[in-house]
Amino acid sequence: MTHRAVLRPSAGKTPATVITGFLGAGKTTLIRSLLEQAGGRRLALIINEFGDVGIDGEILRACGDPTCTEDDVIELANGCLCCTVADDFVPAIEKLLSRPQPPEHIIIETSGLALPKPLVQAFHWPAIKTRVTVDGVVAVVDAAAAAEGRFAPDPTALAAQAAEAGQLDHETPVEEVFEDQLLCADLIVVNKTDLVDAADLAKVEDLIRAAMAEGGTGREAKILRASNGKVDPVVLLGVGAGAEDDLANRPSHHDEEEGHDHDDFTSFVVELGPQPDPAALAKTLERVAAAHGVLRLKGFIDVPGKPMRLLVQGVGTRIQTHFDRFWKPDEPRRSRLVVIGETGLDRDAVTAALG
Ligand SMILES: Nc1nc2c(ncn2[C@@H]2O[C@H](COP(=O)(O)OP(=O)(O)OP(=O)(O)O)[C@@H](O)[C@H]2O)c(=O)[nH]1
Repeated sequence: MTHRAVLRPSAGKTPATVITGFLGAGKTTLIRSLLEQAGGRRLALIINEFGDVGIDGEILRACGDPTCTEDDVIELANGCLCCTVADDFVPAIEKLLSRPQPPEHIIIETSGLALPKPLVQAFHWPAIKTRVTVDGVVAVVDAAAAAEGRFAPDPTALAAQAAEAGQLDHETPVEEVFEDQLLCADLIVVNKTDLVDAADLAKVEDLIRAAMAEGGTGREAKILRASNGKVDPVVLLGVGAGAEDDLANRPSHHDEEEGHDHDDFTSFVVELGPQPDPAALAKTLERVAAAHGVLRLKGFIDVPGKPMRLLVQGVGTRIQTHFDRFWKPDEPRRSRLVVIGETGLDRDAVTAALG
């Protein structure tokens, strides 16, 4: 008797995982943890950031992980992936696939402000359609920020309102992006569980389920909990969704618009000069972020007398700093921070307050 193998549509295709999640949720941290647990599997990364200076690629390269060489990280700086599909994204995928040792899995980190659905749609482009499949879309959620009501006015009220009315009045730009990312996801990683108690964690998971129900995905959210992005790579990279063929179940605000604009958010770079006192700098950043509603701050700082550069990470008003690697001999010791906020963020005032 002959046995004929049944080929699934995704058979033979390189799997890709799209990692989405709002600014500062922990996407880069999660990818770094994945790299540490890669176990020899060849992973390649495509990173897209909002803002002119790529920080995430720098952070990942600085991790010193042997599975993550310069060639394995492709940065598509500044811009909305879905608007630059032909020019940037598809060629980046083709370049990876044509390498002598092509990756076994491609991981794509979207910017924290990206709507992921148009990116998943891009996998229908003829040049890559037959060669790559979206194994899964993973949305990372900052549990602390969600519990504080940063993505919906009040999580409990939101859940009750959604259950009763099935509809909600919309919606700030931040809420819109957050919801879009959830609605496209196969897997939701509730990250930063170390920063919340059990009651807040339950509240956040209710909020996620309510947003999914209200958005009309018709799918159950698969929710995992994590701290510092630590998730079993087998689960994360083995979803098997073929998401590009399941777009109808992933409603998006992008569907409602003719194209979409990028006017809701803004970003700029502030040059600070050397900073002798990291603790004082962190206090200043916290104050400025609170006063001006800064959503995200990140960059590297020159601390005179220190051989290493200081990585600064701000998510809302939560500021973290640590020395991440030695300055290279030929590298200018600059202090630069990328600042991201909603449109209207007062660039001059923020620059003056930090400068
Ligand atoms: N306490 C705590 N901090 C975390 C956790 N995960 C990430 N962080 C911190 O949160 C900050 C942002 O993390 P990133 O991984 O850079 O977030 P991101 O989603 O890649 O950020 P963008 O690319 O700017 O949108 C960093 O300071 C991380 O160290 C966590 O589980 N717990």
